[in-house]
Parts: sequence; structure tokens; C-alpha cells
Amino acid sequence: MPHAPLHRVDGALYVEELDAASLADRFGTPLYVYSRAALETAYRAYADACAGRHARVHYAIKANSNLAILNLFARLGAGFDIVSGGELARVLAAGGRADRTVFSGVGKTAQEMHEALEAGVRCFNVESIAELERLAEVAARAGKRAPVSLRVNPDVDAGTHPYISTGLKSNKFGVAYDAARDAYRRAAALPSLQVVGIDCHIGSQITEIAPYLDATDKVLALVEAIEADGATISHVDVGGGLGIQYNDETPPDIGGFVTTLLDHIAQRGHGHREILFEPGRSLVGNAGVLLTRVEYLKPGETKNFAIVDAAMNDLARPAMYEAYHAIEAVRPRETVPPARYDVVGPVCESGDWLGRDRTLAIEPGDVLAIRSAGAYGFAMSSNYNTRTRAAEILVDRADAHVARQRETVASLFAGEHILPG
Ligand SMILES: Cc1ncc(COP(=O)(O)O)c(C=O)c1O
Ligand SMILES: N[C@@H](CCCC[NH3+])C(=O)O
Repeated sequence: MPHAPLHRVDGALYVEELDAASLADRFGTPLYVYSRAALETAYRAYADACAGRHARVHYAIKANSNLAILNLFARLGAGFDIVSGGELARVLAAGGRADRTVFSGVGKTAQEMHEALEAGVRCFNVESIAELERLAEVAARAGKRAPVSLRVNPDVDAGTHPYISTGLKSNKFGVAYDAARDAYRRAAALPSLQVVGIDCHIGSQITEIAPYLDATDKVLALVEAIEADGATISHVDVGGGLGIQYNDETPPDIGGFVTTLLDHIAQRGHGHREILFEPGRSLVGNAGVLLTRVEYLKPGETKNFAIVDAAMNDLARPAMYEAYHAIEAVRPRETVPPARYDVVGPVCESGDWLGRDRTLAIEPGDVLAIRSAGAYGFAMSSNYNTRTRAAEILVDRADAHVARQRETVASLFAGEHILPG
């Protein structure tokens, strides 16, 4: 019986068969560590629930676009959801198929459209009339017909953090619900476009199914109207956004979520359409941890600080959204009294914190694991304060595969040029 991907042996944290403290010693910190088994288990939960149901998974690679992870999902048969030419290049470099890739995003450039058309992406998820017109021009110039789905904004409150909610009227995303039928008429009138589907994505870290059902109902009503106008909508892309447990959230499990949504769509008489899912976080979030070493303990009058070697540039979510990530000592000490710490990084910003008021029994030099860091962790990391970005390790049972080597300082200024003379 294989171990749970992240588990404890005699108190020590393991990722599959490898001790996290030894990984930190071997590869240095800060260090992102992912479990292959956890990634595959999450993918299979989607794939199994889709099996025999005319439904497909398109991994939203913005959550974690490391080539090793994309390759793993490509090998399992995943499709992909991309938002830039760079992401398309990553999918192709990792062995992903263009004809299983959908291209989302509000600001696609003509160049990106051209490249995606040449590569033969499955569909462009178009977010405005202006983008529709541009895509039609780019396709006409290339002598091609661009497959199109409009991202419709169903004006549903997904009950998530305001920075990651995307399905409200006030968000920049998608075509307004009331304008969508006209937008489809416009698309149908442009000969270099071919309408193939419809799409919506209402937000991220959603922990209830109800907003999905509401959004789907609105989208299906629209599909009926659009088809009455003569178009054919062969696929409905319900977006991503399923949440994970960071702390005390209780999101639906992946299989239950997929089955409930597919059953609901079938009951509404739309079971013949292909359904696409675009999950990001729920595939990778809980498959990764960020390991960091305690540099200093700094007791204060009102707060104690544990200053660690990871920072907001490595994991931006706490600074950006006040997001909670569980933090644990990889080898808890029994002889040290626990104390309350704010876990902070070395970056010169008050917002540079990773966890607040955490009870930890630690000493300088100890390694901490910041949990649930597989999604929007490394992917949103930066070089602020000329900090090299972390290495990424993909653990496969007892093997530690270097999925990305640590950056060097020299590589950070390799493209900079001082004035001559
Ligand atoms: C269009 C689109 N699809 C899919 C996703 C993936 O979202 P999540 O990581 O919340 O599943 C996003 C990001 O929120 C997105 O913008
Ligand atoms: N970056 C956000 C999610 C944004 C999703 C983007 N479509 C997070 O870490 O929670």
C-alpha cells in the first residue's frame, strides 16, 4: 500500500518516500517540492469522473507551468488551458497537443493569435467584441478559420476573494451576459471564424457547487438562444476554479464536483454536448510544499518573528490575498517550548509575511514546510530584491527529480547592459 503523498514517519515530514529535511539539505532552500503521486491522483479524480461522459480536462497551466508537470499531465492525456504565447510554447515543449489546448485571456496579441492558429489550437476563448474582430482579421490574413468560443460573464457571485472572483459584471473578464447573443451573431457573420463552443469561468478557490450550477444554468439558457439563431455550440467549457483545503475550507471532492455538474447538464437536456473543465489549483495545489529554513528567531514586545529564507517573492499569495498556508516544522522539536510567531521573509516590505500567529516549536536552522504551495506558488514568484527563484523538485517515490534548477544571480542580470564609456 503506497504512502499518502505527504505524510509523517516518526514525526518527520515525508514527500512520498523522501524525508523533507534531507531534501532541504541536499538541494538547498527555499525549495518547492511536488509529489508525482499527488499530481496523478488529482488528475485521475477528474479523468475518472469524466470517463464515458463526453467530458475533458484542460489543465490551466498558469497555476504551475513547470515543464515536468505539464509533461506528466500530457502523458495522462490532459488537454491544456493557456493564456499567453509563452504558455503555448511551454505546452508544446512539454509534449502537449495543440489540438487539445484552449486559449483564454482578455488581451491576446495579434502575434499570439497568429502563433496559436499556426499551431492549431483547439479553440480561442474570446473575451470581447474587439478581440473577435482582431481574431477574424488575423485568421483571414493567414487563410484560416479560427475556432471560437465566447467567454460569457454569467454575473454569478462565486463567494471567493475579490481579487480572484471573475464572474461578476464588475470584472474585466468575458462578454456581458446580455450582450452575448449579439456577439455570437457577429461571430457567425465573420467568415474567418467558426463558432464551436461557449465558455465561462467564475472565479478561483470556489468551495461550493451552487455557483457553478447557477452559472451553468445561465450559460445553457444562452446556448439555446444562440442555437435558435442558427449557430452550433458543440462544447460547453465550464471553466476551472474548484477550491482546495488550505485551512478549514471544505470544498467538494473532485469526483463529486464533476459528476454533479455533468448530471445537472444532462438533466437540463444538454448531455449531448462535450463539457470541458479548466482546473488549475485543484490539480496541483495540495501536491506541493515550499520548504524554507529558519534564519533567525526574533522575539518582540508584541510579536515574535521567525525570519525564514523564503519570502513574498517565492510565495506571493499571503502578501497579495492575505492567503492562509499551513506552516509546519518538518522535524518538530520536543525539547523546545512552542511559541507564537509571525513567519516572515527577508524582503524589505512589511507585506513580506508567509504566516501570522503560528505556534511552532523551532530553533534557527530548522526547516519549515509551507503547505498547499503547488498552485500559484512558483508560478507567481519574482526576482524582487535580486533574489534567485527557488529550485523545484518532483518526487517520484524514492527519486528526487530536479524539475527546475535554482537560478543563479549571474543569470538574473545576464540581459542587462551598462552604458558604454
Ligand atoms: C480562464 C481560466 N480558466 C481556468 C483557471 C484556473 O482556475 P483555478 O486555478 O482556480 O482552477 C483560471 C484562473 O482562475 C482562468 O482564468
Ligand atoms: N493567483 C490566484 C488565483 C488566480 C487565478 C487566475 N485565473 C491565487 O493564488 O489564488
